[in-house]
Amino acid sequence: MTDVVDNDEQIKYKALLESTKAIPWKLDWATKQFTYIGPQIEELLGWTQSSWLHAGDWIDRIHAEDREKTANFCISQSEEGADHEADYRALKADGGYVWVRDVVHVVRKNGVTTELVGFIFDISERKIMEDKLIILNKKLEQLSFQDGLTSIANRRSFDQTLTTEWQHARRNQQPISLIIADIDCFKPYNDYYGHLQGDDCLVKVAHALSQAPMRVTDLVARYGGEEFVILLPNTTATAALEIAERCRNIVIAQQIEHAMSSVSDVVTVSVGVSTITPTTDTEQSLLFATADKMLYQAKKNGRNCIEYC
Ligand SMILES: Nc1nc2c(ncn2[C@@H]2O[C@H](COP(=O)(O)OP(=O)(O)OP(=O)(O)O)[C@@H](O)[C@H]2O)c(=O)[nH]1
Repeated sequence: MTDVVDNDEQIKYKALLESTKAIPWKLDWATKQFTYIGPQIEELLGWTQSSWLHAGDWIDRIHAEDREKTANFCISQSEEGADHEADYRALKADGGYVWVRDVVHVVRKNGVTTELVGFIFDISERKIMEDKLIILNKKLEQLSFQDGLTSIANRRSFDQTLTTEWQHARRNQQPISLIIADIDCFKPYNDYYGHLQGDDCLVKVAHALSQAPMRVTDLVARYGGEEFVILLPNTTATAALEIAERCRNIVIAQQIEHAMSSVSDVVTVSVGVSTITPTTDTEQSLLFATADKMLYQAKKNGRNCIEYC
C-alpha cells in the first residue's frame, strides 16, 4: 500500500479525506491490490488499515448472504467501466456486522479499467430506520384490514378475500358459502343500554362468531354496524347451515342480557345463508345479494332464526 505524501497540497487533501466519516479507498484493477484505504476503516470495522491488501480481503469481509451478489455486481460494473454503489453487511473484526454503502468510481484508460476509487459509508442507522419503517408499514397494512372496534377483519378485508375465493371456486368448480348474521333489535339495545354498552355487545358477538367456523380459510368479518359476514370457501350448503346454526347458538350462549328484544331476553342474531358453485356467467355479487335476501326473510320470519338458499 503506497501512502506517499509528496507536497503540502497532498498533505492537506489527505488530512481532509481522513477526517471525513466516509472512508476512502483505491484499488489497482490489474493486480486487484488496494493502493490506499483510509484509517477510519479501523474505527468502523476493527480491521487494521494494513490488513486491506487485496480485493479478496474485501470479498471475505462481506456477510455470506450478501457476498456473491455484491462481489459479482461490483466486478461486472467495474469491468464495464460503470460507476456504481452497493449496500452490504461488512464483517467486523469482533464478528459483528455493519451495514455499509460502497460508492465506486471506475477509472478507465483507452477503454480499459485501470483503477477503482471509492468511499465506504456507514449506513447502519439508516438501515435500522428502514427496518422499523418496514415493520410499521406491515402493521399499518394489517390495521387497514381490521375493524377498529372489534379487531376482527373489516369489510375491506372481506371484499378482497371474496374476490380471490370466488375466482378460486369458479376455477375449481367448488361451492362457496356466505353467512350474514345480524344482531336482532340492536337499535332498542343501544337506546336502552347506551352506545358504549352497544359497542361492548358488538365486540362480544364478534368474538363469539369468530369461534364458529373451523377452517383457516374461513373468514369472519364485521361488514358494518351490527352485521357480520362469514365467508366459507369450498363449503356445501349443508355444512354452511351447520355453521350458521353454530353461529346462532354461540351468540345465545354469551347470555348478553337484552331487556328490549322482541324475541328473547338475551342478544340473538338472525342469519341468512347462501351457497353457490360459480360458473363463468355467475356474478360475484349474487352470493351476498342472496344471503342478504335470506337474512331479510329471517327477520321477517320472527328473528333469531336461519334462512338459506
Ligand atoms: N353501539 C353501536 N351501535 C351501532 C354501531 N353501528 C351501528 N349501530 C347501531 O345499530 C342499530 C341498527 O339498528 P337497525 O338497523 O334498526 O336494526 P335492529 O334494531 O337491530 O333491528 P333488526 O335488525 O330488524 O332486528 C342502530 O341503532 C345503529 O346506530 C356501532 O358501531 N356501535
